[in-house]
Amino acid sequence: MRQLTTPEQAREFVLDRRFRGHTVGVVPTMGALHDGHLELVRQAKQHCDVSIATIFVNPTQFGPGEDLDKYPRLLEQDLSLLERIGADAVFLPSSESIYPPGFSTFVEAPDVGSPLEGVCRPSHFRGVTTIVCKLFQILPATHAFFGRKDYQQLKVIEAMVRDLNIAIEIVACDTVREEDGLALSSRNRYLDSAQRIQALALSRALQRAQAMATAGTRQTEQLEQAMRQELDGHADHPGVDRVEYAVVVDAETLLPLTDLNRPAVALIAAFVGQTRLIDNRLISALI
Ligand SMILES: Nc1ncnc2c1ncn2[C@@H]1O[C@H](COP(=O)(O)OP(=O)(O)OP(=O)(O)O)[C@@H](O)[C@H]1O
Ligand SMILES: CC(C)(CO)[C@@H](O)C(=O)[O-]
Ligand code: BAL
Repeated sequence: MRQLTTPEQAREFVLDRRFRGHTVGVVPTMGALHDGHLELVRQAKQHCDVSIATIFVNPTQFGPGEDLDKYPRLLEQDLSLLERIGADAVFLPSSESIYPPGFSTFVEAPDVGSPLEGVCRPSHFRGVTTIVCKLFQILPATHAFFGRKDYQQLKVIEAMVRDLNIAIEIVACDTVREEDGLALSSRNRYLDSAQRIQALALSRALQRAQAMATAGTRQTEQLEQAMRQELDGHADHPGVDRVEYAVVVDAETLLPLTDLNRPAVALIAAFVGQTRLIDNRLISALI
């Protein structure tokens, strides 16, 4: 596996493969890799001739007081996982090469980034669109792979690519979960064993919303109430410590929806202790 450290090296690696007519799939990550990330690499290998993962803990997407400093950094372990799975290359830029002195150009996030995460983490998506746009310039790949686990981020990136005519195909990959339903996330490492049990309230709440929709409930308010109950916990299942949002919204715009008369998605952000977790599920209604 090639280790690419400078933007120039990385660009040359991709352009060389593109000139030879190869398709190139890029998988942007912040490292601390788990099976969710590895599934994206597997998909990249399946769809494309060449696969490249990127590992960069992007400072511009963290707000003041967030976990930038304590975000897990596990480079040796990440490299051996990528090697084992057969990634062709990994891009490991330094912060200075991405944001050199004098850097001042940012990509504003599209409208779909305004609600939900946009309210809770006001500068987050501007940091994400900026780094992802830069990665797409540095690595002019044919395809890029993103997880539905970060559903709003996926919609933000799809809109950016559309709005800015970026010539790359975005491939969305399903959320990989533990057997008990917990969505894999690098931040799960922060949870102790009691918190790990509390964290199950998120996937339970999403399942309950889907079960109600399957049974015929169409009012999103009722689904949201049920998700809140599940997140608050009950006798046999502890809840989370604080809910930031638990909503059922339009699956494309992420704007409020009163009735399940359009494709919908249930999205949750909640704290377990100091750890902020997100999860979501597309909701299919009875026709
Ligand atoms: N469980 C998962 N299943 C599928 N894709 C995932 C999963 N978790 C993360 N991803 C995807 O991996 C890519 C990199 O995400 P990131 O490095 O932020 O991982 P993360 O586990 O979501 O970390 P965090 O704890 O910061 O949310 C994103 O496209 C994200 O959607
Ligand atoms: C897309 C991304 C790698 C940009 O830093 C990050 O937001 C993530 O890991 O989802
Ligand atoms: N998965 C999105 C990265 C972040 O929370 O900053």
